[in-house]
Amino acid sequence: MKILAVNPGSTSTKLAVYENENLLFEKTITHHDEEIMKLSELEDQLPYRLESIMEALRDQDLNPSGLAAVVGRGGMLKAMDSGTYLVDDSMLNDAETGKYGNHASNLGSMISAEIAGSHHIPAFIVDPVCVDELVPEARVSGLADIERKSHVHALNIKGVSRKIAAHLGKDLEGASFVVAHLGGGISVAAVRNGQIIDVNNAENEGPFSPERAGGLPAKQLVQLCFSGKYTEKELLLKMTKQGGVYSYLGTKNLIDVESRAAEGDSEAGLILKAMVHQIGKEIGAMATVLEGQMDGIIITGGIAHSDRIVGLIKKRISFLGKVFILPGETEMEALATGALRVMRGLEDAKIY
Ligand SMILES: Nc1ncnc2c1ncn2[C@@H]1O[C@H](COP(=O)(O)OP(=O)(O)O)[C@@H](O)[C@H]1O
Ligand SMILES: CCCC(=O)OP(=O)(O)O
Repeated sequence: MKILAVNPGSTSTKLAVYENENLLFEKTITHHDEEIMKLSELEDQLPYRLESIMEALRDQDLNPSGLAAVVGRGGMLKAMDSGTYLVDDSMLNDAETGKYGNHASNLGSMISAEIAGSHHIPAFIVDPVCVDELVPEARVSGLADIERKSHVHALNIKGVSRKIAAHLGKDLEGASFVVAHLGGGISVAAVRNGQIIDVNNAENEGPFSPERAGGLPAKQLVQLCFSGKYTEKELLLKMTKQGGVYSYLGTKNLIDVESRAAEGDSEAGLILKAMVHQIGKEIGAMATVLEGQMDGIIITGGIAHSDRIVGLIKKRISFLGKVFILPGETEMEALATGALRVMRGLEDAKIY
């Protein structure tokens, strides 16, 4: 059974074709800033990204008519349980209109539906960024007007948790971890018996990341909002796409930042140290959410490729338990296996 997995990110579209669990072909299509910036609305990006995918399939002589299903990374939709969901009109409507937020992964359902629709096969999403398994006490922000929301790298966090649980001879449902996904955005999650019971909202809480500001001092943020310096849209963009490491050093590339620090750039050294400091604090916080009852700490995402950064984080957190390092992400595999579980009848597809 052939499955096409599609993972649209802010600057790339990843695609992979699996024959059952076996990867046949994988490609990352990088979209240059100028191309994507011209198409600021997700809806406008759809034909462009779709054509890039079809071209990549043609280059490999992979005919979509041989596919059994298409599966995409799910986006900002209503808060939902973890699992594999059938893409339907109501989901597509929410993804297209950005009713619950605009994120590149909204395109996952839209692209999957387009390809699947023309070949009369099902389209799915798996563990979208709006998976919400927070315990009630984690929803309370401290101000009655504001409820905390779960916006999280759920697909990779579930994927790596499942992997390490299997390595320990356990099911996901019987394993607990603190998982730190360290990518362009950062999620540090408390996973109890397979459920993400608390997490910093990866858009606007917790550690700063290569492109996001993370949690900011609230009073100064309010003052900045009313300073007249930025419109609401500008400030939100600044916090989520031009914040964090980028706002201090003008780059989101941590390989470059590490080189700069190694060459004696003290500002680069300080920002790296500060990011590690904040990540360590968040891991400690999530360990307390689990009351220390966990099988270990998993560090994953692109930044986990850096031995130096991982070493600095480990120095701060190793006293909490065993640390597992899984650099990169398992998202394409997690998408394909999520669709396969449903196609094989091992799980029912959830309805949005
Ligand atoms: N070997 C490496 N050393 C340090 N940082 C790295 C390395 N490889 C990737 N990164 C950093 O990881 C981040 C991207 O992580 P990734 O998980 O691919 O993010 P996303 O999927 O959110 O775009 C970037 O800041 C990139 O510079
Ligand atoms: C919105 C939560 C998930 C997330 O931040 O994903 P990206 O890092 O891919 O933008």
